Amino acid sequence: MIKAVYLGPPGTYSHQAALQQFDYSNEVDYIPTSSIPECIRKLETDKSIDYSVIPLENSTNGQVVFSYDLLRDRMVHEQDISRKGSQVIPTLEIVGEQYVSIAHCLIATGPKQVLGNFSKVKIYSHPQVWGQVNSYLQELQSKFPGTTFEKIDSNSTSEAVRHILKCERQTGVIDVAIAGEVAAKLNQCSVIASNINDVKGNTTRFLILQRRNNRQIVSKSLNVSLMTFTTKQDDPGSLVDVLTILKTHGVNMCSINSRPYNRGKQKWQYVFFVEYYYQKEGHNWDAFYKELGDLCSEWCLWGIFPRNANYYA
Ligand SMILES: O=C(O)C(=O)C[C@]1(C(=O)O)C=C[C@@H](O)C=C1
Repeated sequence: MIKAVYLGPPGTYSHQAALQQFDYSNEVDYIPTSSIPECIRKLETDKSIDYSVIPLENSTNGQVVFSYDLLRDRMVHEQDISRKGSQVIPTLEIVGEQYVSIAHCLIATGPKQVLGNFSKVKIYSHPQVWGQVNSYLQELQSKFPGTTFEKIDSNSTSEAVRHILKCERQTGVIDVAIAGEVAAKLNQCSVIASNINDVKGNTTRFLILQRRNNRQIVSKSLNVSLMTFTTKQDDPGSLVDVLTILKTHGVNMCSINSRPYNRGKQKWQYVFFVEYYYQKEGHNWDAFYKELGDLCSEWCLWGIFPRNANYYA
């Protein structure tokens, strides 16, 4: 049976992404883990695991930095990793992407409550959620000025729901969670308000990883490739030079991000994350990678995977 790890417990958006990836198949063992780093660590160390599903970015509040930094760390901080010249060859590779609609709910344990009846509302959720419900939380505060609202981080949205079930009742205090409707239903909790995200159509993009097996099948349709690299920082125009290689080879970039890293004494160094469209035919990919490799201090190819049709939804 195929085994896929995701950020649990059941009912998270990551769970939904895993179900979508495998068409809700019963032939897949969906294994919850307690954190995003744990999703990667399990895939790296437990050979019985086939896939890992991690969130990468949200259409409202951008990068899921935990995930970006896990990829970054594997490129710049891993000692025991294969290398070919300036190319770092990671042990994992990306084989797919999924898009999940995010419709957050405010969830409580008992029957529906009026929050203004409490002096304190403790709200639990995954840290990525706060930036997606900012206006809603501000509205709550203006509606109930006598109530203090406290945001508390949980490992995941569904974990937040489980947590409020365990909280001891305190007079004047209510514990609530922000998560999807599925998490509320699975834990038999009540939904105080639904679809509370600031932007309707809020979507999170997930990546599917496996251990690198060098047997990747590249489909003839539109694929995406993710590359990470560091530039020779003291050379003016070094980033432009790398990006120019994409232009001269007619390769279309579809995203660019950066994350800071510190190695040795030098601060203010960055790893760049660039995604571009990859079509097998019509490009001299060997020349492309050679020219890139010559310009980067270090670079890393994370895989080539089919563009999911929901990207356009
Ligand atoms: O906590 C969850 O439900 C997750 O799957 C994690 C996660 C994230 O890290 O972005 C996924 C989607 C939402 O944007 C909020 C949280």
